[in-house]
Order: sequence, then structure tokens, then C-alpha cells
Amino acid sequence: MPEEVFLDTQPLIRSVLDGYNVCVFAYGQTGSGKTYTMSGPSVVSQEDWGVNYRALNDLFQIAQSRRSSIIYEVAVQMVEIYNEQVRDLLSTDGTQKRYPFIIIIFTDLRVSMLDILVAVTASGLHSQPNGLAVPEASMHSVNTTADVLELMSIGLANRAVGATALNERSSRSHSILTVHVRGTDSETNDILRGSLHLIDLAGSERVDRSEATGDRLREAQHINKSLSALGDVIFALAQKNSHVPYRNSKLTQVLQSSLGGQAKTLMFVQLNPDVGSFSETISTLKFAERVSGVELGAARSNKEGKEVRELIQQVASLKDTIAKKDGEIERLLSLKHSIKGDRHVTSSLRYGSSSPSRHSIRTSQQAQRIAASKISGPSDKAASDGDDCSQCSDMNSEAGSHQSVNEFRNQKNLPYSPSRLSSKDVGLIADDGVELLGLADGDSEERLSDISDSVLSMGTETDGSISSIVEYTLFPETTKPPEESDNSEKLIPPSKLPKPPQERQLLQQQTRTFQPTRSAARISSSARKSVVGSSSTSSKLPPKRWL
Ligand SMILES: Nc1ncnc2c1ncn2[C@@H]1O[C@H](COP(=O)(O)OP(=O)(O)OP(=O)(O)O)[C@@H](O)[C@H]1O
Repeated sequence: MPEEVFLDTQPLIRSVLDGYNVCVFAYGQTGSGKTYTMSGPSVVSQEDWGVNYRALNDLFQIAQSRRSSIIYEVAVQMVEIYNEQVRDLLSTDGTQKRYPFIIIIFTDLRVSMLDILVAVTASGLHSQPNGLAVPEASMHSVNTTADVLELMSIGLANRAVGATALNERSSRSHSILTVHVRGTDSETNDILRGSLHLIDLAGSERVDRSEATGDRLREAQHINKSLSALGDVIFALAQKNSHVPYRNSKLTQVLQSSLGGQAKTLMFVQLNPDVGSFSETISTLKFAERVSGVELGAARSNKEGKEVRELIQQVASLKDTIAKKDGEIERLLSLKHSIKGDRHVTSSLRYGSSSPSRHSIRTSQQAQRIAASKISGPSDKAASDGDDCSQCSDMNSEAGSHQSVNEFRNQKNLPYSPSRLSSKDVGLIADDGVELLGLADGDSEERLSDISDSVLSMGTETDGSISSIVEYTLFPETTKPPEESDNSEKLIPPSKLPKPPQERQLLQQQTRTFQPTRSAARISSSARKSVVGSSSTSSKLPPKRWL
């Protein structure tokens, strides 16, 4: 009776379109009907649709009914966690790409928004500050339920399955279908973002009963380990422990935002009525009891009004400013290098010698280097270090150099002690560094720190704004035609996907048709309850999302 089961899920689907993050997952021992519940016995007839298809069908219907006021865009990703590796089930190149699982956890509020943007850019993510990212997992734009059906059957066919003594078509991986929704209010242009994770977990199994050997055994060990990590997380959340061990498995990393964040979460618990499964049934029920005791705190909608949009624009313009400054620094550094020859003459004149001692030249070079590093910071160090190796060795033997210059100063009664070189002093010694130092002390440094401060405060004060910026890349702007979007290539229409192997399709259609187990345990996520510190960090952090 898939329809009855789905009724429990229906209100959550609406929430996705209201800008909430929702997670629905199925838990239970192997062969107990998780895949049956989530995907249904068959996609051919609407009556046989599982929770996934019904959810998406509902989603499109509601989106359609609201189209006069809100324009929705929907995109889908489907990945699996197989033997602790994340794989794209909708990869377009025919192979199932395996992704390094890059996790960015923003627990440190000292990290500025710029740092976050840089981290995201560097790793090529289109992701969120919710702790999870599957870089480059293909994102497919969908407009109708039919599009989704096509994608999901491809994803299911690509999923790792294998026969065990308990289930002839046992899922050997956790599959995660994520639906990203972006709605634009046609009157106010406010944007809301919601995401829906539909998760079909691999089943726990006693390997003596499943008779798993070889690959099956290895898979079973990974599955059991990750489910036990899930149990530990649930236990820590239920106990309101200050430390929640999300990092112990990929699965708990994926579910982090749904279990400890501000999402709405629902768990189906599957039981096998077979007497032989008695002990597994007891432990599954105990797990469900624990899960139902977890309080997530108030769910939060991801709405992005005018203010957030303005902040996003400000960050973009700050990035521009920084890029310009970087260019300026580059220019000044190359200017410095190009006038290196002049410096020799300048130094010798300053010290009143027609043939300058090697020490005095070294001092001048060091002075400039200090000046340059003051401006450029660590990232430009490599560039400034690249001029010549003799200078590198000079820098490394700084103490010896100082000593020599002190001797020189005593002889010539010089006013400056190299050991006390301030940037101003350096400017006086090294003529060619004056312009550089002026910029470093009075202008550039100050402004750069201003920029980073303001960005930091935006990052910490506006919940959700960080993710909004990152999320921007996921959907084309509504003002632009989709083909002009920067990311249009990321959104792949379903028709371009590889078809599932014929035999897998056949296997799918052979699925038996009887009713799903109907126990659903809801992890409470009351909008009325306040956040009760389910983890030490979650209450302090901006909303965590998948996009
Ligand atoms: N409620 C149900 N009514 C009829 N058939 C069911 C029901 N639940 C499960 N089945 C059948 O039982 C078998 C196992 O179900 P399913 O593959 O969904 O289990 P699973 O929990 O996903 O297992 P695994 O963890 O090994 O992947 C399938 O053949 C499925 O069609």
C-alpha cells in the first residue's frame, strides 16, 4: 500500500517548496523492503510508485499550481556510497565516477566568508556550508515527473546490487537522490531554496545469515560499519552529547545536515516479519526508538530576501576589489624586479662607496624583501622568492648578514640598525621600495583587512547567506536565458544520459509486487521547539544545506 505510506511524507514535500531542507530515509535489515518502499515495485504503473516517485510527482504538481506567484526550477543529483566511496549514479560519460569526498566543515567562526569562497572555488564545489559536498556529481535539470522517472531508473540500474542468501537483489550501497529546488517570487524577486534527500540505505546484515563471502562480505562489512556509525550519531544526538561523531563514516557526513541541522527528517523503519529475523527486528526497533527521541530543533526555511541579495552583490564587488589589488601588487613586484640593477647604484651612493660592499647590497635586498612580503603575504611569497637563489640563501642566513652590516654601521656610523628595520626605515634605505612600502602600510593592508572584516561579519551575521552565494551557481539566473548561464553545462537534460543496461532493466521489471512494511518513525523536528544543542556546533552555525 505505497500510497498510505506516502501520506506520512506528503507534508514534508510541500515544505521543500516552501524553502525547507527535507530528508526522508529508509532503515532496516537487508531484504526488509527499503528499496521497495522508496522506489516501489515498478515504475510502469502509477499505483506501484514508491515514495521517491510520488514525492517528485507531488513536487511538480504543487510547483505548477503556484506558478502564477512563484517560478520553480528543479534539478536532481543521484549518488551512492559504496564501500565508503561516493559515486555518481547519473554520470553522463558512461562510467560511474568516483569522487573524492570533500568535506568543508565551517565550525570555526573565525573563518571569513572569503576563506569559504576560496575553499569552494579551489575544490570546484557547487556546494553548501552544511559540511557535505560531492564535487562535480552531475546535476540534471528536470521539468516533469517523466524526466525524473527516466533519471531515477538510470540511477537505480547503475546502483551496486548483488545477490545474497537473504535478498536476491540486495542493495550493496546507500543511494541518495537529491532534489534541489529554487523558487523565485515573481512579485518581489525573493528567492527560496529547498532540497529533498531521498535516501535508501543499504541493509544491515548478519554475515552468517546472508552467507556473504568475497566482495559481498567486504560490502557487508562497509555497510554494517556505516550503519553502526549512524547509530553512534543518533545515540550522541539523543543524549545531547557535545560531540557528535559525524565524521566516522561517509553516510553520517552526508546525513549530518539532516540529523543535526535545521532540516525536517523522516525515517521509515522496515521490519522483516520472518521469525528468523527476530533478533534483527528487536535491534531495529530499539534503533527506531532512539531515533524518535532525537530532537532536531526548529526547522528553518531558506528564504533569501532583498537584503541577502544585496550582501551577495557586495561580496562580489569586494572580490573584484581584491582581484584588482592583487594585480596592483603583481605590477609593483615586477616593477621592483625590473629596477633591481638601479638598486646597486643607489645603495653604493647611499653608503658613500664607489664599489658597494656585498653586505650593503644584501641589506637593501632584504629590506625590499621584507617590504614585499609585508604587502604580498604568504601567497605571493613564492613569486617574490623566485627572483634569484642567491637572495634566497641570503634570507636564510639573515643572522650572519645582520652581523656584517652592524660592523659596517659602526665603521660608517650609519643611522639605521638592520635588526630594528621598520618598514619606514626600509623605505629610506631602499629607494626603489618606497612606493611599495607606502602602499603596504597606509593603504593596501588596511583596506584588505577592512574587506576581510566586513566579509567576516556578513558570514557570521546572516544565516544562509554563504550558502546562497555558493548555491547561485547551481541554477541559471532567471533574468538570463538558460543557455547563457555560466553553469548551463552542469544541468544535463535527461535525454542525454546513458541508458541503463538492458538486463538491468529486465531485472527491475521482474521485481515482485507485494506491499511495503508500514512502520514509519519520525525524527521530531518541531517548528515550535527551540534548538536544544543537538551538537556543540550546530546551534552556532549558519543553516546547513546541500546545495
Ligand atoms: N511490502 C512489501 N510487499 C511486497 N514485497 C515486498 C515488500 N517489501 C519488500 N518486498 C520484496 O522483498 C524483496 C526485498 O525487498 P527490498 O529489496 O526492497 O529490500 P531491502 O530492504 O532494500 O534490501 P537490501 O537492504 O538488501 O537492499 C524484494 O523482492 C521486494 O519486492
